[in-house]
Amino acid sequence: MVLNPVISKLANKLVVLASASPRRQDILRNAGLKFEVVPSWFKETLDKSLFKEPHEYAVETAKQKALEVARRMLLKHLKTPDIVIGADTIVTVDSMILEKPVDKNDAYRMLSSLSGKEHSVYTGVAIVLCHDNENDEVDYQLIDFYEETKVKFADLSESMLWEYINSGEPMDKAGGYGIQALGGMLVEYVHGDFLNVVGFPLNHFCKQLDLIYNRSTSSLDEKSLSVSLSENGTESNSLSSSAKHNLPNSSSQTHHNQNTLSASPLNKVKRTGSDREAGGSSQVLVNSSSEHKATCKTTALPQMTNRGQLTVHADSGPKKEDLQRMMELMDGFKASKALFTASKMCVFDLLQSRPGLEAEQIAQEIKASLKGTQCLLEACVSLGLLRSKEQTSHKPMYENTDLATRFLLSDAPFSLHGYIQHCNSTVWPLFSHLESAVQEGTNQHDKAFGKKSKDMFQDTVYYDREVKLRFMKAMHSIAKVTGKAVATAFDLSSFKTVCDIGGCTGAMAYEFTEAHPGLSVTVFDLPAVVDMSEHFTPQHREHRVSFVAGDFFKDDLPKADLYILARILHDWPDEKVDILLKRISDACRPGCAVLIAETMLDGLRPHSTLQSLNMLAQAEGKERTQRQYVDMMSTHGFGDTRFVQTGNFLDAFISIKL
Ligand SMILES: C[S@@+](CC[C@H](N)C(=O)[O-])C[C@H]1O[C@@H](n2cnc3c(N)ncnc32)[C@H](O)[C@@H]1O
Repeated sequence: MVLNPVISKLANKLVVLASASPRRQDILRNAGLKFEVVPSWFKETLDKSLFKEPHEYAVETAKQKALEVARRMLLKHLKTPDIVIGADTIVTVDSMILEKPVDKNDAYRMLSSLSGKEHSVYTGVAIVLCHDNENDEVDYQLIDFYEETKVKFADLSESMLWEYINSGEPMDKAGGYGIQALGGMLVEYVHGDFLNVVGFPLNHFCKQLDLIYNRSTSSLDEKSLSVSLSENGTESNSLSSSAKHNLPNSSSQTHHNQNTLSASPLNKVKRTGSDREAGGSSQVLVNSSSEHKATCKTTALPQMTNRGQLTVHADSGPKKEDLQRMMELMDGFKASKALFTASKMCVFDLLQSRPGLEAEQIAQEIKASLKGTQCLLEACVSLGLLRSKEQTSHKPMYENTDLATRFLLSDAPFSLHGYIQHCNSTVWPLFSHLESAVQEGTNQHDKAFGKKSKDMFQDTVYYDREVKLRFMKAMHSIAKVTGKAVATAFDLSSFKTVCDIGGCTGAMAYEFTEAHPGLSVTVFDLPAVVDMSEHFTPQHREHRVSFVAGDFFKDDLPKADLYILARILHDWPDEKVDILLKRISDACRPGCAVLIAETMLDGLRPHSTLQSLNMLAQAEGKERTQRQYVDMMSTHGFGDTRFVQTGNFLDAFISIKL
């Protein structure tokens, strides 16, 4: 392994670090590397859900950063760097990717999720090598890799967490800590490259340089394609190869795994002279190699041109992953409806009591056609809800998968059956009028059910006993699945009495009393709901939950130290939220608290954004961001806010009356 000799090979080259991180700069400077810093303008907003593994996200971000700088230097500065280095560090814990915290509450959320646990730190690195060739073209080659280090945090007390957050150190660091400074005190052990946690895996980087400069036998592949960027930023392609790329905006097709660097085809970038910002056009020549396609990993990413126009990869045709993603999106509603239908027809309950039935027997039991039942069963198999086993008769027999057993049986402890029935009977008809909901900005009860609704609960949901019970079962099932995570998100030992405002069946309240033996909870809900609450009382379980009937916009609220608002505020527009929060604030002494459980819009996760559309079509409200909740609470005299992303459907947020 050669270290300095590799770095010294770069002595006379223009090396560019596409990162503003002072820690990365220090690491590379300490290794003797001379480089220019050109921070990337690439916005770190790739959709994380498109990546199977977290390190793929870090690598793709690193690539995009390095390519953006390489492209900008060529086009704007007419300068060809020899090497551009991009890097991106992320922290992952419990399948969540943590980047830099946006504020103190976000830092709290991150650090508390790391407390007492082992997490992984990944740094993705991209190296863009540029070469001028004899034809006044720029060839480039892209190598990327990642390094993983495992870090374990000690158990962190609240006071330690806040002291660290208030030091200001977490704010510009992935995962909200800096291991090289105060954050080092939080760490119990590190397995792997320490510098990787700081922000740059120097050892792995040097190994890659060694492979590039001391062992590579790269040669140019002569097949090429020109893609020209015209003045208005659109592209025209003149094909001379079997593959196309929209360079310089595209990411490379070449991907080298951690320890392999095979001979690389060099991509060619040709400038035709004038700077495109000055009104000229730039021409890009790219080539591709089937050899490298075998090891490449590409990700479906829309690219922005310098002029902000969206372009697509101009390659040999649509990418498989892109098409698959589009298909998934277009088929999403069919999958939902297949699930709703099988659930409504009690297929999962039937197969739980009689596993191994054939389609004919199932059709008989659910009183359906054989053809229709076969299609539905096959769809459920493909969606991972059922398993089919071939028999010698060639007639498959069916049984539930674990997923179905856990969530789809009507009597499973975490059954989502109630919520699925509500989606099928209420949300589905409302969503079929989504276009009107978007145009009008209002709920669609009138169009879907012929009922005008200002107050979704009193005007529509509770007008009919069957609809009411279905709604309550839906709320009950979600509260049971999410309740424990919300109940245990914060230390509630200083509270004794709790009021769960709009607490419906009491499902959330039971989770709170179970998790906190010192708490008793009063559920406050409309009389129509409280009347039916005994249907949901847990059997054989001691609990400290009582019910009070009333209207939270009009009647006195029960006295309590802590008020829970679980999925309440998202039902209402800002004016009504304001009225409710004022009433709660009036009922609170200093030191009392409000705990909000909602899915927050931050990070634009599909579940949250789609839930916001749901609130549009169904109610008067919407989902909101953490910041919006903080502002609302502070208007009503609450502060010292803490936030926890539970990783479950609901995020939790607690604010203290000052
Ligand atoms: C979306 S549900 C949430 C239920 C529960 N908090 C949970 O997380 O499962 C809204 C609840 O607010 C109740 N609610 C709506 N308007 C109300 C009012 N004016 N006064 C009291 N409760 C109300 C509904 O009856 C319903 O139980």
